[in-house]
Amino acid sequence: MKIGFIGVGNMAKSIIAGWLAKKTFRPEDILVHSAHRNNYEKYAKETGVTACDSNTVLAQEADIILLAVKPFVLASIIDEISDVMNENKLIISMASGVSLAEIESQFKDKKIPIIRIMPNVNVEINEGMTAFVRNSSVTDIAYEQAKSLFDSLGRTLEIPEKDFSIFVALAGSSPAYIYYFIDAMARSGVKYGLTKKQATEISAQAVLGSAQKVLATTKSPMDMVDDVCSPGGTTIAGLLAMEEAGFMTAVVKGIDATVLKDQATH
Ligand SMILES: NC(=O)C1=CN([C@@H]2O[C@H](COP(=O)(O)OP(=O)(O)OC[C@H]3O[C@@H](n4cnc5c(N)ncnc54)[C@H](O)[C@@H]3O)[C@@H](O)[C@H]2O)C=CC1
Ligand SMILES: O=C(O)[C@@H]1CCC=N1
Repeated sequence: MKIGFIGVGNMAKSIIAGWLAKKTFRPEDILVHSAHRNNYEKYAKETGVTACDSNTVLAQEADIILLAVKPFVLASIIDEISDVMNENKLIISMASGVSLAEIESQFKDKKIPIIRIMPNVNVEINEGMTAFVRNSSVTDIAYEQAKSLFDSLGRTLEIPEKDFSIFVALAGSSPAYIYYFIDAMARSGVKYGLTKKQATEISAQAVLGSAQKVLATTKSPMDMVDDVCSPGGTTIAGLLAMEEAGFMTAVVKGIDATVLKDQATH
């Protein structure tokens, strides 16, 4: 089976790295094409994946075509590849805010199997979180096969399409927010004399361990907060100061803005 990426930016490279690490595909069975020949040809040489001369050639040769371009170029790409598409090929779109119905309508009368996903960059280290939804032309077999490809990249979840905007906020975009939190912690460490490297390692390991503990327990995160806050201790002092600065409100406002932006793409 050959899988082709139209667009070889941050997200495509993260997915490809995850699959190459897990040997899900042989490098030569991964096809790539993007707007910048120098970039994708160099990338193909470095990784062993196959560079295609055009989006159309890629769509002709691949069984699964992953659309890994920014949402605003999706329509022109579908226009380009539509003639070589048929019901035996599968489209997977990761464009935020672009619905299955919008993609279907761009293929006009053709009944193309389409899966919409929302991955995150952590697929690169096989710790991703990817949402799935499909149109009615995708068979159960094709769907399970596509899902299993992403199972090798971390966790997957089938959700109704209406929930994609909140999923973007909580998983697609949130790595940026969590990196930002880690950086803020690390800067505080630097303020108190640690090197940035030390402080970043300490902060990132604290986030990693905390996330693993949340996933491993049935306790609510808030109960876990209480477990760390000793009466009259350091943690409650820090937590209350963070709340005074609007920690919870800042996070919720950030998620609201992400959801609104995703919805505005429709
Ligand atoms: N970056 C992220 O963390 C995530 C991104 N996404 C989605 O993935 C998609 C790609 O995002 P990024 O990889 O971050 O973007 P990017 O800007 O890093 O990459 C976009 C790629 O599209 C290529 N491209 C542009 N016009 C083209 C054309 N006409 N034909 C072929 N290739 C073309 C560019 O050359 C580039 O390789 C977006 O729709 C985004 O919403 C989804 C989840 C997470
Ligand atoms: O910022 C964006 O629009 C994309 C979608 C999710 C992560 N990056």
